[in-house]
Amino acid sequence: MPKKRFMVSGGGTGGHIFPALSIANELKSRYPDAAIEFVGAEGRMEMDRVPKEGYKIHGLPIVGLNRSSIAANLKFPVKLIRSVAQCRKILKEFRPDVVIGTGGFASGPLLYVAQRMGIPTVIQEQNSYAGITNKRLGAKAKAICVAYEGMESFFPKDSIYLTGNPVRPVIVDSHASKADALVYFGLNPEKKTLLVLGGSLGARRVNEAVEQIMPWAEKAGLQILWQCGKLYYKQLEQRIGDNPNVHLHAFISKMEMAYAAGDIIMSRAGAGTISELAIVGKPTVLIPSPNVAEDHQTKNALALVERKAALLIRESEIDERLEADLERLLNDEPRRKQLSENLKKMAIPDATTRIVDLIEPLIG
Ligand SMILES: CC(=O)N[C@H]1[C@@H](OP(=O)(O)OP(=O)(O)OC[C@H]2O[C@@H](n3ccc(=O)[nH]c3=O)[C@H](O)[C@@H]2O)O[C@H](CO)[C@@H](O)[C@@H]1O
Repeated sequence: MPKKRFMVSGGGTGGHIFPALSIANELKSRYPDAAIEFVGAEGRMEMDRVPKEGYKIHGLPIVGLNRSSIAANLKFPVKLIRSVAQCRKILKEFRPDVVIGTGGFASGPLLYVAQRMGIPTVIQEQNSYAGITNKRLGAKAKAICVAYEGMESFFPKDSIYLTGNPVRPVIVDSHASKADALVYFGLNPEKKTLLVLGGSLGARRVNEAVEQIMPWAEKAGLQILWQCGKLYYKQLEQRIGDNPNVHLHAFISKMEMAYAAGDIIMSRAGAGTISELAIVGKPTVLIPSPNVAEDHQTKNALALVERKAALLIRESEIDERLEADLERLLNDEPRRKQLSENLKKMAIPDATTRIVDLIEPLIG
């Protein structure tokens, strides 16, 4: 039998890279001799993360459109044309059976060219609101794997499959105990832990909010395990100094440990993080980023709030509400329990399997 060949593209941020890697790993476990290659955007996170997982990645010169500066977009058409030409060459040489896109700059040109060459494509849309690129590509995709209901407004109804977002097996099958996790991060077992997640790149406004509530947290007996993002780490480390109540990290590699350590979680509302939070099922306060396309993080968060599965604080409400809401949650065990139970009901632990089940019939 000829070797199966898959091309995967997803990048820019962890939210697109981790699902792409989960799908690739599941394909690899079903077809151990399959050839799997990635396509990413030069200079972005995937160019580093994907080879670390053992996969070859091709880098395209593609960039995102800059929403705030028209001048910054002058080179965009040239980069797009060059990326499209490069994709044509890569696809002709690699001849994949299926091309899978999980979003990010590079997956647009790759899936566009694949569709024009008649190669079956599969889209995995993580968010409850689809971006413009996926919407366009959706018309010709063989399957669109989504994590939220009501996606018919973006994609042809017959191609949509509710699969959930892939979550890494280390998180789905985590056996990390709280005691081990506290030791791992050097946390105090006498205190409760507030886990702060700023998304794969960190979030400035969330970091400012944490600085604001630090004195309150200490008084309330709450220590802070804080993932602040690579960009903000150095500055925050200097400002915070030696504070035993605060444990600052640029990026946490062992997220299963972080989830096991937290009693309450305060987080951005990226779709991948939300899918993981549902599996973990801890009381959560979401602070969505208002700076993402079509405000999709707020929409992701609202899907949880409607099911009483998480609390939502908008950035504009941080000053007036954050401390009070956390205090109330900390002192209200039944509420924490109710949030956890409702959140767990939203978990889809076998999302990756469901997605690869849809890819299989398209091979060959
Ligand atoms: C600013 C931005 O554009 N955010 C988008 C990005 O979010 P972002 O890249 O933050 O992605 P998600 O929240 O979806 O997922 C983050 C992933 O990174 C992992 N992680 C995070 C921090 C860390 O220290 N260690 C770690 O491993 C998490 O476990 C998770 O698997 O993609 C998401 C999925 O399309 C979107 O919903 C977000 O709106």
